[in-house]
Amino acid sequence: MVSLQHLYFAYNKAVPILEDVNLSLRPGRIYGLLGKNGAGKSSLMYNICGLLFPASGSVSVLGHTPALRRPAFLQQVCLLPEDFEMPPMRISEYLRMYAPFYPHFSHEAFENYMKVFGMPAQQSLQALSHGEQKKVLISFTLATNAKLILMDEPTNGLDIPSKRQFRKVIAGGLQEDQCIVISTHQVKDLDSLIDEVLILEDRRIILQESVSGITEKLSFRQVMSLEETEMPVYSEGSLKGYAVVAVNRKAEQSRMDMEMFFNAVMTEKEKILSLFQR
Ligand SMILES: Nc1ncnc2c1ncn2[C@@H]1O[C@H](COP(=O)(O)OP(=O)(O)OP(=O)(O)O)[C@@H](O)[C@H]1O
Repeated sequence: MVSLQHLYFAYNKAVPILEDVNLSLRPGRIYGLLGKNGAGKSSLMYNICGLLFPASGSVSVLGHTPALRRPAFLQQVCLLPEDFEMPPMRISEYLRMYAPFYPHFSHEAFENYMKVFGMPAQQSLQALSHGEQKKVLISFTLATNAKLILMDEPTNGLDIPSKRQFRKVIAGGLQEDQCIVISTHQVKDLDSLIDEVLILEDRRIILQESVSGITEKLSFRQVMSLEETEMPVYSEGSLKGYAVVAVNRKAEQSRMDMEMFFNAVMTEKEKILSLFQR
């Protein structure tokens, strides 16, 4: 569905942002794009949807070159940006104006998502708080039924109940021919949703791995003492002892803690990446 080969991107030639990025994304999956502030997550997403253009390398999305921004491409891709400003109009007018860009837009699904968020469907956008506007945009983005949905920090600005509602709408919203990429720092909000993790660091994707592939190689445990753990790779002290990421030598089953995993990769990059080299 998405194939990036040797992608280079810079806002200013002297400061490369993405260098030799290679990536392949499949339908039916939810990808979590993780990286530190300024790693280039938004820039990568904007290259994928054709709002920014690579200096070199190729980007192919659903058989299209995004930079050409052909209507047949645009109607299959929807980006939820991190920052946005809503036009001064009612929700119904917004739908009348923007839904026709997406031939598979479902008004019924939009209303259902809005209901899950506890949002009234008839409102002036300007009368809503920023978090409420975001709920409208999330509902709109999912209701487009676009084949590729890119969400940049979707849970920023949402309160705690809304984050739960967000998980609910995403979990119920993905169809087999769709792919969702979610860029986030707030990994705790999303770790139950994500099928595959992408880590952007040092201007490239240093790791692409499914959650099941990660838990096959690593175990995530809570222990009282570090001596209880064989081959710990990374640990964090907690009130209940230690949260530990260890090499999974005994094929233990554990639930992945995405925040621990991200911190482990950032702190013990070489050790962890060596486990996933193919
Ligand atoms: N319009 C721009 N012009 C010049 N540099 C930019 C521009 N937008 C972003 N940058 C720079 O590109 C780098 C990557 O930014 P980007 O927003 O893609 O990172 P990010 O991983 O999404 O960051 P964050 O997690 O903080 O949102 C940063 O160093 C940023 O300062």
